[in-house]
Amino acid sequence: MAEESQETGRRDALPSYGDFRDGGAIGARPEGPVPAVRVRGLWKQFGEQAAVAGVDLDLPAGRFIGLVGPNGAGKTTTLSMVTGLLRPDDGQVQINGHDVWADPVAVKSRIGVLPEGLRLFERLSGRELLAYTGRLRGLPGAEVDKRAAQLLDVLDLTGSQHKLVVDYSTGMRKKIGLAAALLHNPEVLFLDEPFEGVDPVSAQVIRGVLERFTAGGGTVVFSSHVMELVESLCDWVAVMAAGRIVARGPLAEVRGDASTLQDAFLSLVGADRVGGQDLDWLGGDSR
Ligand SMILES: Nc1ncnc2c1ncn2[C@@H]1O[C@H](COP(=O)(O)OP(=O)(O)OP(=O)(O)O)[C@@H](O)[C@H]1O
Repeated sequence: MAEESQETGRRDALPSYGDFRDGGAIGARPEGPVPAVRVRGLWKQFGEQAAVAGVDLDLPAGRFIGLVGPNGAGKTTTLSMVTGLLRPDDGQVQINGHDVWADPVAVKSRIGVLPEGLRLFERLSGRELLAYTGRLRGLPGAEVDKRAAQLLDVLDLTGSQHKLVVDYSTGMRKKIGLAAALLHNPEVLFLDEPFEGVDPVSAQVIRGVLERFTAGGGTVVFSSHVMELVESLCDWVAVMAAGRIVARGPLAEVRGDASTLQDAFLSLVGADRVGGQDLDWLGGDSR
C-alpha cells in the first residue's frame, strides 16, 4: 500500500520502520514522529491468568494496521485498554501523544471505536443513533445531518435508516456502528473484528470506507482472525500470542520468507503442527 505522510500529504514521505521501533519510557522525549498509539508495559490479570502480559508497542500513524493472534491471545483485552474501556493493572497508553487515562477527553475526541460485542441503543433508529452520537460528540446539528446522510448512503443503509437498530442484521449493526465511530472524523479508528458476520458486498463497502479514511491520513487498527483479509488490507501488522506481542512491523517484514501471512502467523504462534492426531476415533470404522 502506498505510504503517505500525514503532515506533508506527500506519498513516500513516511519514515521507515526503524524510526518507529519501540523503545524508551513513555515519558521520554520522543524521537521522530509521534506514533498514533504508544503502549508501554501494558498488563491485565484476570485471576491467575495474565491476559495481557507486558505489551510494548508503537503503532505508526497513517497506516492500516492489523492486530492478529489466536483465540484468547489478548487482542480484545489490549484494544479495550488502549481505547479506555478497561483499566489496565499496569502500563501506559498514549494516542497521538495524549495519555488515555490522564487525558481521557482529549483521547476520546481523537478516536473512534467499534468494539467487540457492540452495544447500541437498540430502540433508536439508525438515523437517530447517528444524530444522538453526533450531538454527544459536540458537532453542530447541520453538520451531523450532512455527515449522517453521507455515511448512511455510502454504507448502503439509507433505506433502513428509520428502522430500529434492534431490527438490524449483524452486518447492518456493524455498519451503523462504523458510521457512529466515524461521524466525528477521528484520527485513529479501532475496530474489533469489523468484518465478522458481514457479507462480501458489505465487506467491500466497509473496506472502501476504511481505505478512504487511511488515504486521508487516518490510522486504522483492527483485529481479525482472517489472515487473507489482513494480508490484503493492512500494510503493518502486530501478532499477539499468550498476552504478548511476538512480531510487529510492515506486513512484508512480518511475513518474511513465508509465502503467506497465514503461514508466517502459524509458525509465529507455534501452531504449524497438523492437528487431530489424537482423534483417531473420529470418522472411519469406529462408529
Ligand atoms: N472479563 C474477563 N474475565 C476473565 N477472563 C477474561 C476476561 N476477559 C478476557 N479474559 C481472558 O483473557 C484472555 C484473553 O482474552 P481476549 O478476549 O482478550 O482474547 P482475544 O485475543 O480477543 O480472543 P478471540 O480472538 O477469541 O476474541 C482469554 O483467556 C480470556 O478467557
